[in-house]
Amino acid sequence: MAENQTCTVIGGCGFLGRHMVDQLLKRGYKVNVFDIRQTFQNDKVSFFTGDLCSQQDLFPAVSGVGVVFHCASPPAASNNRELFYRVNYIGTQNVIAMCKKAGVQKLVLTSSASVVYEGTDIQNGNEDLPYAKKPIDYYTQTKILQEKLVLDANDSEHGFLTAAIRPHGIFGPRDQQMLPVTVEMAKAGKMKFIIGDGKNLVDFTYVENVVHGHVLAAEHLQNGSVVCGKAYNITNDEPIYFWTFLSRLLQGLNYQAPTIHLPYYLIYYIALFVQIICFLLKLFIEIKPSFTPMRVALAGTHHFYSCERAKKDMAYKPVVSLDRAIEITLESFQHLKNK
Ligand SMILES: NC(=O)C1=CN([C@@H]2O[C@H](COP(=O)(O)OP(=O)(O)OC[C@H]3O[C@@H](n4cnc5c(N)ncnc54)[C@H](OP(=O)(O)O)[C@@H]3O)[C@@H](O)[C@H]2O)C=CC1
Ligand SMILES: CC(C)CCC[C@@H](C)[C@H]1CC[C@H]2C3=C(CC[C@]12C)[C@@]1(C)CCC(=O)C[C@@H]1CC3
Repeated sequence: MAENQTCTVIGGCGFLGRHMVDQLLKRGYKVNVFDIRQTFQNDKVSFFTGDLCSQQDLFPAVSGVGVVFHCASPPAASNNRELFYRVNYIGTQNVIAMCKKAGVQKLVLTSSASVVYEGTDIQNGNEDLPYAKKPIDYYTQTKILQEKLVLDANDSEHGFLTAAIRPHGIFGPRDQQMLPVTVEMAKAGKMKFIIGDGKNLVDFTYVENVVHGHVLAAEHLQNGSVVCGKAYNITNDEPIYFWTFLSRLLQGLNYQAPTIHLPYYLIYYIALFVQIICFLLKLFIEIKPSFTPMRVALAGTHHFYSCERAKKDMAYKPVVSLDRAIEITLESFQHLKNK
C-alpha cells in the first residue's frame, strides 16, 4: 500500500521519530528525516538537517513528499518558554506553510493527550474534553496552540488533509525521559516515596503503539474521511497505577520500589514553594528540582484517556501489550541496571 510513497519525519532523529522511521521503512515507505542534528545513519533514509522554523531549511525536506509526520518539539522538561513558543507555535506555522507550498497532501502531528490536562483527575477522558484553560506548563500550552494550528489547517477543498495524534507517557527503547529520569532519581535516593495513595491510574504508551496510531492516521487521511481535521488519543488502552508502573521499571533494573506514602497536597505545595524559591534565586544560581509541581501532579492524579475514537475511525488496536512492552524496554536498558 505504501510502496513508493515518500514521507518526511520532522524530528526523525528523536525518540519517537526514529521509531517512526524504522516502522515506515518496514511498511515500504521512502523516508526523509528532518531534524536539527543527525544522530544516526541509515542508507535507506535521506537526511536533512536544519531548524524547522526556517523556510530555507525545511522546504527541501518536504518537497516531492505525500505525507509529513511532525514529531519535533523541545523536550517537555526544558522549561524554556521562548523556545517552546518559537518551535511549537511559530515553527508549526512554518511546517504548514512549507507543506502547502510543496504540495504535500497529508500532515500528521504528534500532539499530546495532556492538552486537556490541568493537573487534576481525568478518567477515561475523550477528545471532546475542552483544551486545558490552565495548562500545567509552557510545553503543554504550546502543544495546544500547535494542535489547533494543524487541525485548523485541514482543507479538503485544496487537498491538504491533517490530523493530530495525542499519545500519553511514551516509553520504549531509546527513551530519554521516562526511564532514565526515574533511574536517575532512584540513584539519588529520591524514589523511596509514593505520592498519595498510589491508586491513581495513568496511561503509559509503548512507542510502537504510538507509531502505529500515526501510520493509521496517515493511511486513513483521505478526502471525505472522518479522520480529517481530528485529534486522536493513542494509548496502550491498559491504564495502570502510576506507582505500579514505576515500580516495575525500577525493580526490573534492580532498584527498590518506593514504599513510603506521603500526602499528595503536602508534596504538591512543597514542590510549588521550592519552585518559587528557585525562580527567585534564578539570577544567582540555576537549580533544577526533581519534584516540580507538574511532576507531582502527573505522579499523584488519575490521567488516562479513551482511545475509542481511534478504534472506531481508524481501526486502532495496540500492537504491543503493556506487559510485553515493559519486558522489551527493560531488556533495552540493561546498561542502567543497578549492580
Ligand atoms: N515522550 C512523551 O512521553 C510524549 C511526547 N509527545 C510528543 O511526541 C513528540 C516526540 O517526542 P520525543 O520523541 O519524546 O522527543 P525527542 O526530544 O526525543 O524528539 C524530538 C526531536 O525534535 C528535534 N527538534 C527539536 N527542535 C527542533 C527544531 N527547531 N528543528 C528541528 N528539529 C527539532 C529534537 O532535536 P534535539 O534532541 O537536538 O532537541 C529531537 O530530535 C513531541 O512532539 C512531543 O511533544 C507527546 C506525548 C508524550
Ligand atoms: C516525580 C517522579 C516520581 C516522576 C518520575 C517520572 C517522570 C519522569 C515521568 C512520569 C510521567 C511522565 C510524563 C511525561 C514526561 C516524563 C514523566 C513526567 C510527559 C510530560 C512528556 C510529554 C507529554 O506530552 C506528556 C507526558 C506526561 C507523562
